[in-house]
Amino acid sequence: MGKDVIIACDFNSKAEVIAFLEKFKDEKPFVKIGMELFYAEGPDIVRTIKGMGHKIFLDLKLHDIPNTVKKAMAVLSGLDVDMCNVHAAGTKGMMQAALEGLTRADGSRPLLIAVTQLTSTSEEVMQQELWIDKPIDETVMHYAKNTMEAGLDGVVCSPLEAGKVHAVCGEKFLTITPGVRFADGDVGDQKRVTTPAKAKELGSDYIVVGRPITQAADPVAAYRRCVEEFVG
Ligand SMILES: O=C(O)c1cc(=O)[nH]c(=O)n1[C@@H]1O[C@H](COP(=O)(O)O)[C@@H](O)[C@H]1O
Repeated sequence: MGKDVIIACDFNSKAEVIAFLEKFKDEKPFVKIGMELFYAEGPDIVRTIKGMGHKIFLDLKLHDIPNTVKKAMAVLSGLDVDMCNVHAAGTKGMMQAALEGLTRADGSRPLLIAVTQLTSTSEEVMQQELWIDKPIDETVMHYAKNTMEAGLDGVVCSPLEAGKVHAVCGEKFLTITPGVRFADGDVGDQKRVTTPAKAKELGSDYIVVGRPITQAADPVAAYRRCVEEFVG
């Protein structure tokens, strides 16, 4: 898979997400299904969107004891998604268990990535509230190294950290980066943000973009603007 824009389809019903995706006549965007849509509609929504020809990042951010995560991943491995994720804070043991659970009998599996520090978390909150007494960049790099050592394919981080993650973990280690806004757009609850063009410059492999596309007056035009800036 090459550089791509993943649309975070944070809707709470099948009707809404299908109506949204049907606006795209000339392209088949890579779709992220997150907790809101999955909890509302269940696994069938994954099959439906896959059946429409979209690649799928199933973003359920698993974080639990290794055995529970392994068994949950074994269930998700039957869904034919392209990418799914866990929290790196669950430990290397949990990430390895996730990988084992996700790997099918024939050895195939979706890409598995780990969230480092959520892009909605500022360094100040991480240090003062979560009691992680380090600079946020160092924390993200440390979690990325743990993720690589556990054998996963990459991390979710801010585009601002993508270049450093590649420097530490290598160019092939994937950086999937939410926290993307147009230069003239609202930041909302995100804290560690940048533009699609800057994300490209910093070396992100995939940008994840939700509201700047889903809430745009013309979502297809907003998607194309992301692709133009990020993929070129
Ligand atoms: O794992 C994620 O996808 C994720 C990790 C993270 O650190 N930050 C983050 O925003 N996300 C997701 O990326 C999407 C960003 O959406 P917007 O802020 O609307 O562009 C949401 O669906 C989040 O759940």
